[in-house]
Amino acid sequence: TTTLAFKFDGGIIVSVDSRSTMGAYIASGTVKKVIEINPFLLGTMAGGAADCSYWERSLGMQCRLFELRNKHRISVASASKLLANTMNSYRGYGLSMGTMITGWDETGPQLYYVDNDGTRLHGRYFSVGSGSTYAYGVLDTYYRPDLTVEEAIDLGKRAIYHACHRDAMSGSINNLYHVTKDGWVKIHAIDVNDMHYEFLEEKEKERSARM
Ligand SMILES: CC1=C(C(=O)N[C@H](C)C(=O)N[C@@H](Cc2c[nH]c3ccccc23)C(=O)N[C@@H](CC2CCCCC2)C(=O)[C@H](C)CO)Cc2ccccc21
Repeated sequence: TTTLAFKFDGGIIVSVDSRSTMGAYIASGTVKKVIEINPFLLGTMAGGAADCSYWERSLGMQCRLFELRNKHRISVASASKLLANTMNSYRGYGLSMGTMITGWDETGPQLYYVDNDGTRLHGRYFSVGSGSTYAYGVLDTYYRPDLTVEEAIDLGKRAIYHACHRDAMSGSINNLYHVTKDGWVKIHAIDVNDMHYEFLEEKEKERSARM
């Protein structure tokens, strides 16, 4: 799995792959690793498939109950704390979850990393999963807070492409979301193999332009 999310002046980009594995076997190429908790909150999933899908759905229920009891949407900080508390209460049970909780609340765009150790980090960008080292290579090189929306979408797309190209546990489709003050919008679902040929053509054109 390769998942990433980053804040920038135009909001937040969330970009993930869609492969599920069982050892060397590819269990699925069409899993959703982004859970739409509500129109302003997204969660990403890496690690145990059942653990992630169960506990992030549970988080969605807790967020809805918060809204009904308090008559306002839950903050990103609180939603991520609820998930971290769940993971802490199950410490030692063998949960395997590397997640990001991100969205737009009254304090603006927020992004948290939460994992089964109970680690909860607030930050500007993260990448989680077996392919995250490749994605960080791209993000650390090209991330800027002042990216335009078009550049940010392209960065989220390319970082997942390079991770899927090199990491056997990542692949298939890149799902990309853009979060603004009006909530999240799903931008695209692109097969990373199609991206391979698109980028190859782009390189050819650049090379022949230099000749
Ligand atoms: C797709 C699926 C399941 C599945 O694929 N299970 C396998 C065993 C699984 O969990 N695969 C993990 C990797 C893994 C296998 N055994 C483990 C034991 C501990 C921790 C991880 C694993 C996976 O694909 N993980 C993905 C993220 C998942 C994909 C499915 C959606 C939720 C996120 C990744 O992190 C990458 C592929 C790298 O592992 C189980 C399940 C229950 C209910 C509904 C759907 C599923």
